[in-house]
Amino acid sequence: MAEERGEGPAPVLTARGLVREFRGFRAVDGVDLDIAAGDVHALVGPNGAGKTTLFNLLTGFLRPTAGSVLLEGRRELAGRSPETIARLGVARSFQITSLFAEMTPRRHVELALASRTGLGWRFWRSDRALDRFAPRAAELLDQVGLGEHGDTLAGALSYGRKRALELALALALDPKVLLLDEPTAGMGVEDVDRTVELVRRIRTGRTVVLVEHNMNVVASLADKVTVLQHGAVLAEGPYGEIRNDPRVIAAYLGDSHAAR
Ligand SMILES: Nc1ncnc2c1ncn2[C@@H]1O[C@H](COP(=O)(O)OP(=O)(O)OP(=O)(O)O)[C@@H](O)[C@H]1O
Repeated sequence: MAEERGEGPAPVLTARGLVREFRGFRAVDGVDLDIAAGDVHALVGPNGAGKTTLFNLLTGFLRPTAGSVLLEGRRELAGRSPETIARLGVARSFQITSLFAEMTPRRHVELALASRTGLGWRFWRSDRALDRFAPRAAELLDQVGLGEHGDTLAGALSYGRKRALELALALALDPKVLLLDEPTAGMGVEDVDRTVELVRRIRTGRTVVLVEHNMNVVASLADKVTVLQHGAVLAEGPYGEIRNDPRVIAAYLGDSHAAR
C-alpha cells in the first residue's frame, strides 16, 4: 500500500540521474524514481516519452549512459545482466515471443522454476528431473487462471492466456519486484478485467511496476503514478492527483494532436 510521504519504508527500487542516449538522443533524460515496497507503481506518458527505455534500464535489458539503479538502497543494478537482476529479485514478464509454441505451459513453468536453481539447462533436460517442480508449477498455473490449460501446447493458447503464461513465468522467479510491460496491451475488455484481477491477486507480498497505456487499468491498480514526457519525469503522485494536473493533460493533448 502507499505509505505516507516520507514516513514509509526505504524504497525497494531507486533510480538516480538515469540517462540513456541513442546516438546522442536522450530517450531517458535524468530520471529519479523511488518505487516504494509493496506499491503498484505505474509508468505512464505519451508515445515516445521513454517508458519502455526506462523499463529496460530497470531490468538490465539496456545499459544506462549515466546514473544508478539501486535495489533496497544498496545493490547497484545498473550495468548488470537481466539474468543477474532477475536473480536478485527484479523480474519482468516475458514477452510472448519467448514462448515455445510446441511446449506446454506446465513445462514452461517447470523450466522457469528450474532456472532458479542455478544448475543450468543441461541438468534439467530429462523429464524426470523436472517432475520435482510439478506441484509448484501447478500452483502457479492455477494462480494465473491456467489451471485447466497446463497440458495444452503454448502455441494453441489464446492471446490473453499467453500473457497469463508469461506472468506465471515471471512469478516462478518469485521476484520482490515484478515489472509488467503493458500487461493489457491488445486485450479485449474481458481479458483486461481478468488481468486487473490477476495483478491484484499477485501483488501481495511484492512490488509491481507497470508500463500501461490503459488509464482505467492504472486507476484501478496503481498506488502511485509517474508521468514521463520527453524522457523526464513530468509529474508523480496518486492517480487522482495526476489526472487533474494541467501539465499532464497538456502532455497528453499535445500527443493526440501530434498523432493526427
Ligand atoms: N534503440 C533505439 N534507437 C534509437 N532511438 C530509440 C531506441 N529506442 C527508443 N528510441 C527513441 O527513444 C524515445 C523513447 O522511446 P520509448 O520506446 O522508450 O518510449 P515509450 O514511452 O515507451 O513509447 P510508446 O508508448 O510509444 O511505447 C523515442 O523517441 C524512440 O524513438
